[in-house]
Amino acid sequence: MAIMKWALPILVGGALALGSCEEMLGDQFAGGEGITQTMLVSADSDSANWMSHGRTYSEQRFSPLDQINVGNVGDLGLHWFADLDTARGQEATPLVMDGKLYVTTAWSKVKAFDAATGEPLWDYDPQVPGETAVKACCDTVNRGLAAWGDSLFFGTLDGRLVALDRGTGEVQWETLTVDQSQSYTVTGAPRVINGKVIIGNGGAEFGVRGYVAAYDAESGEEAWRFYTVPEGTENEESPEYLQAAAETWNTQVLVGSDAIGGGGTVWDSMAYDPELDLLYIGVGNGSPWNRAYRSPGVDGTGEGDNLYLSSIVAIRPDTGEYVWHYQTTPGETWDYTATQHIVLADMEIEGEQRQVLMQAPKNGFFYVLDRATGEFISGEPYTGLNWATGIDENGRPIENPETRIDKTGKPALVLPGPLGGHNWHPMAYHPGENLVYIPAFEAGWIYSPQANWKPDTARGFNIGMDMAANDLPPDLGIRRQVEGTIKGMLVAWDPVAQEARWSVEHPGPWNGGLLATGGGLVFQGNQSSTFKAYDAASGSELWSFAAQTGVVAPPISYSVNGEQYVAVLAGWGGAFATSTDGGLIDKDGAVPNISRLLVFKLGGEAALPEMPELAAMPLDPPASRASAQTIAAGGADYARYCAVCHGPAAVGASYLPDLRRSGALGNRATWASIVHDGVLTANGMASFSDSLDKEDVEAVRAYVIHRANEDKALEGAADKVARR
Ligand SMILES: O=C(O)c1cc(C(=O)O)c2c(n1)C(=O)C(=O)c1cc(C(=O)O)[nH]c1-2
Ligand SMILES: [Ca+2]
Repeated sequence: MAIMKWALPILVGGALALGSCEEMLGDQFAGGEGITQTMLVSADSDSANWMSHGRTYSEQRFSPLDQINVGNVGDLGLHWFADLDTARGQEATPLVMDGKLYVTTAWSKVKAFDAATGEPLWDYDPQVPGETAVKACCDTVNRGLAAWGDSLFFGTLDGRLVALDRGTGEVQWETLTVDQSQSYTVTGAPRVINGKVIIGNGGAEFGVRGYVAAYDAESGEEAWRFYTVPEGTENEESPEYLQAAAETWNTQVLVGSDAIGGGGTVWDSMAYDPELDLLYIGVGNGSPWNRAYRSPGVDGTGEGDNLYLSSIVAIRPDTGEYVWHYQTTPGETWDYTATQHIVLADMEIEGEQRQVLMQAPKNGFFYVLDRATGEFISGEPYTGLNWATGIDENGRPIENPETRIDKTGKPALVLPGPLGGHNWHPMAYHPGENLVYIPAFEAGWIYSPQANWKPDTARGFNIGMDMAANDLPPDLGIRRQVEGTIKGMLVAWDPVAQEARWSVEHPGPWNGGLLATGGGLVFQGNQSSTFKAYDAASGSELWSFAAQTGVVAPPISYSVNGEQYVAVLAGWGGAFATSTDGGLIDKDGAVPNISRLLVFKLGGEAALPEMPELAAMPLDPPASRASAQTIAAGGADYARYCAVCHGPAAVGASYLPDLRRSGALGNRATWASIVHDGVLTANGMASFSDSLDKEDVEAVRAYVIHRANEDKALEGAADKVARR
């Protein structure tokens, strides 16, 4: 096993290391006016700036800038960089306006820089309580900001929507968008349409009921709220779309004391068509995943499509009124969200000019829909999958019955797994090539229905699956075999032909979001700690930069005083990093997190500091003395309550504590003070006393000691294999 623990310097207080400095360059916006609806609608013609999450309302992530191009990208160099004061997943898209760059980081912090020189202007920390981390399925990430007038808006992990003065970083208003007694989190970027700030939330792994809401940009007052799943108490006075949804569920499960919220969280994607005046939202998975528990039929197995899970829904941004929906995965039971990036474009299909909406959701199919009506145009697999054999002419998947675990009650190895064939990492669309670039991957999972499952809304995942089913045995041969089935791809997808024009393979699955440019380039960072440029037409690699850290965030491009820049947040994290067996991540060498903002230009001459020394700590656990029964009980609780952050089978990932090496492992009282009493709450390790008593907590310790001893026996051999 490749068991390395990284000792990285974590900078506090916004400490910055800067590359070169240049003189402050002038304003791009005449008169310094604020962001208006006209500016956002015509954002495509304003190539200097990047004013909203996907650059334009169509979310194409295409920059028309061409100063950096196929011919000269070899001269691209680092111009400035800024070290960040957090070392968790960095997923945000920066915004650029007025020669200034604004970005969010892990823990929902915001920073402003001079976009040309890197001079820090202000920063803002919303002081998210550390224990909020226990409500986040997939790391303490934040994906970005929205701009309107002189304000910037962003969501905090603990569910607040904050308006800041763009010039000073001062808070203008702050409003709570969720019920904090439940496991809601906000990780996605807001969007602004006509003075309304629209934001969703996450938490479907825990048991929440999903919705998206709009707030007045001036006052912060809530304008409307659109729930994506029924409450279970619908009657003829309820909104029609929710009455229709209730028909597709066993709504008894949604009400009562043991009820859980059904899921359908809108935790990432949105897009807007100003001509049709339609806001498109991507809706997430069911809660619990296992439909047999979420919506049982008379025979106790899963029943019903469960609208609007795994759907794209079109709504009116002014009122939140429902217009149409398309469900990608009816009766979802595999965490197949349709929250993945939505891209709008116009193109000719079978001789007809179509206004389309495109998405590569987790379920592995690339969808082209008519965005005016929601009509299904086409759908083909962009990655390996086995849960369906295709999509019929009505746009309904043709399922493989063996993978319908809520019907069979039996475990099945399903592809894609819960992280999907594509996750939140944004795609990019190149209008000249008519190609969509997809950061895709292949990683299957064993979905094993949990017998006698009961929800626990206090702590831990509520998915109705046995989370230990994917634990890898302490056998290097098997580990390497499983590793061999996991890979990443950058796929250049032709949405008309519905096939790949080219693709590039990556060793790891969890790679960066994308940017396409008018210079004929596609930029992407990756799990292997590099940031690269490819020829948009052919996929040839043209440039590569050693980033010293895994890169998952999407790059942007902008210009200041006529000079083009490319910027990207670097820093490893997100769902694969926290929830996946560290042994599998190690396939490509353990991935460090050195969180930084990197900015490049032609001839840039800044250099990163030396790569820090990464210290390996050998495993040194106490002897395992507990009974097999105690270890098994501890293992079951570990899988449900601990594994998503500390790694399946206690094999820690790269940056959250690897419990096999914990200093508390040898001491019963210290262990209980952390896991039961919550002494490390402020660091993000909340108390589990509502779910686990002291005896349970001690059994978890016995399990981790047992696992550490098993892996110690492998250690010598593992080092050689994993460092290859
Ligand atoms: O169901 C949800 O509410 C929810 C929320 C989030 C999130 O907010 O980050 C993710 C997911 N699900 C999810 O399924 C998933 O794969 C995922 C990956 C990530 C990430 O940031 O790496 N977040 C999320
Ligand atoms: Ca989810």
